Amino acid sequence: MSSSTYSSFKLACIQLSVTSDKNANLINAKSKILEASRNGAKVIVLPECFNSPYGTKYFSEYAENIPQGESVKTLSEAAKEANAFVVGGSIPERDSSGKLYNTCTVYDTKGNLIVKHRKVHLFDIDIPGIIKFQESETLSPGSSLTHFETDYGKVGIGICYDMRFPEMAMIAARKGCIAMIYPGAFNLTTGPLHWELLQRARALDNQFFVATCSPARDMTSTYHAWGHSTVTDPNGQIVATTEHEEAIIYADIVSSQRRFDLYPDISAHK
Ligand SMILES: NC(=O)CCC(=O)C(=O)O
Repeated sequence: MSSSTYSSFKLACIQLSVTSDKNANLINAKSKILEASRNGAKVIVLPECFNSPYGTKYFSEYAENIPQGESVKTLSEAAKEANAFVVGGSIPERDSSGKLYNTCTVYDTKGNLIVKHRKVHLFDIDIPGIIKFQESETLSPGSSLTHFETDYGKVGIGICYDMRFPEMAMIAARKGCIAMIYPGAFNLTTGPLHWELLQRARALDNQFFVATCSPARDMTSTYHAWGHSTVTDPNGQIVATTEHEEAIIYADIVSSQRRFDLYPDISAHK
């Protein structure tokens, strides 16, 4: 098989109900991963902040060391049992110096943690009287871009607000990624405005698939997630989506025919 001809596979995005009970979130995440796998999914995605409510006051309490924490243990077991790649949404991570990050961990089909992505662009918004949220109050930004190999092709990772910055997706495409996956939690203000538009733009710009995976909406929590987890194809068309309740969406991902092995640096050509 050449590096440009990957087979197709089924991707699942789990729009998980996230509660303030971390253990319950982990049990629910594992059970939904196994359900998605029984339905044929080979790459399974969880939402941003799947083990904790999304809010700056929660990050420190729910934060874990990676790879020692219980969330990594659960996701590793789930990936192995499901025999699927798992893109573990994100969790609050605490590093050895005490800094906090919003971090996505990714597992192969044997349950090995193969890569982690720390959210690069922190979400700070202040629309007086409507929404104020400052990730940078408690989190530090990541400083690298993340891509990982699957049996079906290379995939890029960003987290939520990262989707607003087209360079990340463009670099992933130039590196030969067949898809960009964004665990994310937009809200009731920016969700209707930009959630779908951004992912369709990233997909169309780069002629690859884009998948977004949100937590389900909980109107009793302090942050109201938009939901609408979605998969968009390289033509910018939505191939799977949902409303805001807990759900699993599925899409068949087919690799593009572009030959990045033959034109690695187009800008160098006169
Ligand atoms: N969790 C996030 O990064 C939210 C980003 C968001 O809502 C936006 O409008 O951007």
